[in-house]
This record gives sequence, C-alpha cells and structure tokens, in this order.
Amino acid sequence: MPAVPQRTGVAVRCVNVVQIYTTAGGHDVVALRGVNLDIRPGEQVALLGPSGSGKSTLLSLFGGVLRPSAGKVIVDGQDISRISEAELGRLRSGTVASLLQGAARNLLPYAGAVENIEFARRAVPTAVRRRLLPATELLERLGLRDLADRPLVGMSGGEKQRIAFAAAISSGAGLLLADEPTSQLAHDDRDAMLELIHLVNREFGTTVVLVTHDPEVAQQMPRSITIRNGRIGSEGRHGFDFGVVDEDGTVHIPDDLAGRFPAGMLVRFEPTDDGVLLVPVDEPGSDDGGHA
Ligand SMILES: Nc1ncnc2c1ncn2[C@@H]1O[C@H](COP(=O)(O)OP(=O)(O)OP(=O)(O)O)[C@@H](O)[C@H]1O
Repeated sequence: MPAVPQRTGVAVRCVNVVQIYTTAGGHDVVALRGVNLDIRPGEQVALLGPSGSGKSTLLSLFGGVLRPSAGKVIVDGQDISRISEAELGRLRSGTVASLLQGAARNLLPYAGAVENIEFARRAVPTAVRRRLLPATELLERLGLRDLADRPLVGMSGGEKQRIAFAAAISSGAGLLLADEPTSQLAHDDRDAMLELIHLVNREFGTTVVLVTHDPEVAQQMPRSITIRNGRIGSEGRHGFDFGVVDEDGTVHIPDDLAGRFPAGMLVRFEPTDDGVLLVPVDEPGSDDGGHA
C-alpha cells in the first residue's frame, strides 16, 4: 500500500458566525444567526434541516466561497475572514473538496474517469499534484477500477456520480463538503455513494460534512446536526438525540421532542445524583411538575 498522499482530515470551527445576504432589492436576509460549532479532524457530519435554514450557507463558508459577515470560521487553522484572496484560493483548490449538487453535469462526457480526474486536478498546484496518487491508483483504492476506461456517456447516473466524487476528492483535500450527494440516486446507488464517503474517511482520514434532507442518510453518519432558522438546533450522535446549549444559555430541544415543549413553557431544573432533570411545570408555585 503506498503512503497516503492525501492530506489527513482538517478541523473546522465556527465561533458565533453570522451571515447576512443583501438581496438585489437591497433587503438584508439573515441566513445564520450565531453558529458555534467544532468539527474535529476526521469526523463525519451530516447537516440536516428544513429548506432555507442555512445549511448551504454553512457549506459555502467552510469551503471558503463566502466570508462570514461576523464571527469566525476557522478551517485547518486558517481564519477565513482574515486570509488573503490567494490563500483563500489555495484553500478552495487544495484543502477542500466540494461535491456540489449536479456535479456530474460538469464532467467531460466523452472522456473516461482517468481523464476526468486529471482535468479536475488542473487547479491543484504542480508541487502538490506530483505527490498525489496517479488517477488509476486512486480509482483502484476507491473500488472504481472497472469504471476507469469507459467514457461517461453510456454510464448510469449513479456511476457518473461516483466519478464526480472521485474527481472531487482527487485533489488530495482534507475536508470533503458534499451538498445533497445522494438526492438524485436510487437506493443501491445511494448506499454505494455513502460507502465511498465512509471509505475515503477511513482510508485517508478525510473530514466529511454533507448536507442532506434524507434522515436515512443522516442516520448513517456518526454525527448529525440539525440547523433550524440559522442556528444549531440539535445533534444526533450514534443514534441518540441531544439538545444543544447555545452561548446565551438557550437549550435547543431535539426535533422529536420539540412539540412537547411549546415556546413559553416553564421548566424546572432538578439536580439528581448523576445529572439534572428538566421537568415541565404546569402551574408555577405548585410542586407537581407535569411531565412532557
Ligand atoms: N445569494 C443569496 N442572496 C440572498 N439570500 C440568500 C442567498 N443565498 C441564500 N439566501 C437565503 O439565506 C437563507 C439560507 O439559505 P441556504 O441556501 O443556506 O439554506 P438551505 O438550508 O441550504 O436551504 P435548501 O435546503 O433549500 O438548499 C434563505 O433564507 C435563503 O433564501
């Protein structure tokens, strides 16, 4: 087995990140309203949440496509608000791999996988490119050797998406950002894509952040983060749901319990031997806390 030529996984950190877009009509849209988040090197994270909640905006910040309006986004130790345009360009072409929606449409249709990988690598600085695995070897490591020599025309949608994936990670990036990578795929192809993502994470230690609307996809990731209205809503880890405490002490309740805690409800915090119980109170002043 050759030495791992990819970068190992990189860390991502958000500190109180606010993102405001100004529309063509001059209106401000607050897309993110104070996001605090730590993603460790080599983690695999799914971002879930309703349409318009801010998932793609977060991905654009991690990829150095946007700079935050306020707060800090730190990718691989670099504060993307402060680095120069040239450093941002290097981050986009070397540190980060982006698999955007419809990525397969940007492949060369009459070329095969090897040429597509070489084409995708043209933005990678020559010194870095020399250290990368040759395209055929990369395809071998990804279990895609059988697709290497066939032109893309004639391949199925799932096969093209796997080539798009190989092209995206072929820069040797340490952070893979994938926006709905399975949304257009049938079940088998969806599972094959997820297996590829896990494989790259295992083999190269690549940090993975993917956006999905599909709870089944999120369940296959060790960590899932729900974004609600521009904030971190709740987290799931290895099948368990957790509320998240925000900087101002706000506790975000997991989705499946949120309906049982209507806004304005009073709750009592009751210390126990091994933690604190959160007890809904029906009538302030009475001792019998109701149970949600
Ligand atoms: N370029 C832009 N100009 C103005 N507003 C924008 C822009 N991009 C996103 N927004 C707004 O920012 C908010 C967050 O959008 P974002 O695309 O990040 O959400 P999302 O969770 O990824 O949604 P979806 O799941 O539909 O892709 C939305 O209100 C959206 O309309």
